Amino acid sequence: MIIFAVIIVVGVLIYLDIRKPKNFPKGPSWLPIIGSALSIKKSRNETGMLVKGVKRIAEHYPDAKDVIGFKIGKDKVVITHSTEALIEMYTNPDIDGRPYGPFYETRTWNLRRGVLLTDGEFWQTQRRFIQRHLKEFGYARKGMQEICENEAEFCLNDFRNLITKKGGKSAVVTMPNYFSLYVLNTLWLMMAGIRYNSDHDEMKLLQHLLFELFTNIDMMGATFSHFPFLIKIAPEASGYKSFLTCHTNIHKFFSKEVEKHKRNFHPSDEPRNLIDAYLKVLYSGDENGTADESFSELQLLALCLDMFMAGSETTNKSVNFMFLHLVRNPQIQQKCREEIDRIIGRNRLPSLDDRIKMPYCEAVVLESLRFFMKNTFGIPHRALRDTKLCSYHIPKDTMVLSMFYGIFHDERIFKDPTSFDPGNFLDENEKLSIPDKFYPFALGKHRCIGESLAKSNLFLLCTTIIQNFHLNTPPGHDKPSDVPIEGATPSVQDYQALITPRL
Ligand code: HEM
Repeated sequence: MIIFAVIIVVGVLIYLDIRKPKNFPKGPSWLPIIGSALSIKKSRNETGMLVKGVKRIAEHYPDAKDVIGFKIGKDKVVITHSTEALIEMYTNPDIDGRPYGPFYETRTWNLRRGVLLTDGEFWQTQRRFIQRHLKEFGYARKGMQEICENEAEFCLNDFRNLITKKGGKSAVVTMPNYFSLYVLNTLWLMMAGIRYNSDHDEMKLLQHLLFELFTNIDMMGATFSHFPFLIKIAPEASGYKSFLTCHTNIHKFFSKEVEKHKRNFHPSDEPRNLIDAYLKVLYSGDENGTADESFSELQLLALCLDMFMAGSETTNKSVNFMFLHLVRNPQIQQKCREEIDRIIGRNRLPSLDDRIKMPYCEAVVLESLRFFMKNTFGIPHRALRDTKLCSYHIPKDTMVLSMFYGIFHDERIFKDPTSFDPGNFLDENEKLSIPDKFYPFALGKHRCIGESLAKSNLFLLCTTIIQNFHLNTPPGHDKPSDVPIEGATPSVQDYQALITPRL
C-alpha cells in the first residue's frame, strides 16, 4: 500500500516537473530534474558555442522564430533571439526583475546586493546614486574626456618604452588583454580616484581572476545555480567552490580599497570620487540628512565588484575585438590612419572632440561593439509577474535572456553579418549611419550606464595607437584566429602582434 502511494506521489511530482505551462515558448521537451539541460549541452558541444547552440535548437521550431523556452534544473528559461523580441523584452516592465538563486547571491554574501543583479526599489536607488555621481566625477565635466585621453597616452608611452627596450625598431606584443589596465583605470579614477601602473601585481592578479571567472561561467548561470543540491554533494565539480574562492579574493581587494578611503576621508570633506560620495551618505546621510536603508558598507563593496565586472570586462573585450580585426585587416587600419592624418595630423594626439569629424574610426568602434556583443547574452532578467512576450505566456519568476546574436546577425540590418565591415555604419557618402535597431548597450530601465565611457575608450585607444604605430601579424605567424573563446562574455584567443612605429 505504502509502495503504491509512493509510486503515485513520485509519478505526480515527475509529471509536474516535466509539464510545460500552457502557451509557454516552444523548445525541447523537459526531462525530470534536468529539464532540457542535455539538449542545450549537446547543441553547444556540436556548434562550439552556446549562442550558436541555442540558435540551432531554435531552428528546429520555425514557428517560434522570436523566443525559445527551456527548463534547466529548477529554472524556466526563455531566450529572445530576434531583434523584435529583444526590444519587446527590454521594454516590458514586467520583465525588469533579476533572477534569484545561489549564483546571484553567493557573490554577495548570500544577500541581494549591488546594482547588476538586483531589482525593485533597492536597485533603483542605487542605480540613481551611481548615475548621479558618475556624472559628477567624470561624465558631465571635461573629467571623463581628460581621464580617457590621459590613459590612451599612457598606453602609447608604454608601447614606445617597450619598443625602445627591444632595440627601437619594433616589438612583438601579446595582444588580448594588453589594454585592460588602461580601460580599468578610466573607470577606477571616477570610482576610487586611483590609477594603477602596468606593473601593479595585485591588480594584474585581480584582472586575471575576473578573466578566469568570466571564462568559466555563462550568462544562464552556473551548474550549481540550476541544481543547488550540487553545492552540498559536488561543490568542486559544480563550479561552486571556484566561484566562491574567486569572489572571496575579489572582495578582499575591494575591502582594502574601501578601508583606505575610510582612513583618508572625513564626512566634512568634499568627496573626490564615487566611493567618497558613498561614504559621505553612510556617515552623514544624503542632502536631506537621512540615508536610505539600501546604503551599507557591504552594498558599497558589492557596487565596487559590479562596476568592476560590468565596466572593465566588457570594454576590454570590445577593445580586444577591435585590435584583432585591425591586425587581421591592414586595409581597415590604413583607412583609419588616413582619416586620422586628415583630421588630426601627427603633431597632436587624438581628442574626443575629434570624434564627430571621424566617421570611419567611429564606424570601426561600432563594428567592434557588434563583434563583441553578437556572441553574448544580456544579463539575465526575471518576470516579476505572469506576463506575455511575443504573445507567449511567461510565468512569474521565469528567467528571460536576450541573445544579441538576433540583432547583430540580422541580415536585414547587416549585409554580411559574419565579416568585420565598418561599412555597416556608413552611408554611400561615407557619413556615419547607425541602424535604428542597434542596441549594444540594451534599452529600457536596465540600459547600460557605461555607454559613453566605453565608446570614448574604444575611440581614443584606436586613434591614438593607429596614429603612431602599424600593427601587423609578425613574420612567420598565421593571421590571428577570429574564433572567440566561450564564456559569460566572448574573448579573443591569444595572439601576437608586431608593433612598428610609423616613420
Ligand atoms: C563595451 C562596453 C559595454 C557593453 C557592450 C555593455 C553592455 C551592457 C548591456 C547590454 C547591459 C544591459 C544588461 C541587461 O539587463 O540585459 C549593461 C548593463 C550595465 N552596464 Fe554595461 N556595457 C559596457 C560597459 C560598461 C561600463 C564601462 C560600465 C560602467 C561604467 C557599465 C556598467 C553597467 C551596469 C552597472 C549595468 C547594469 C544596469 C542595470 O541593471 O541597471 N557597462 N551593459
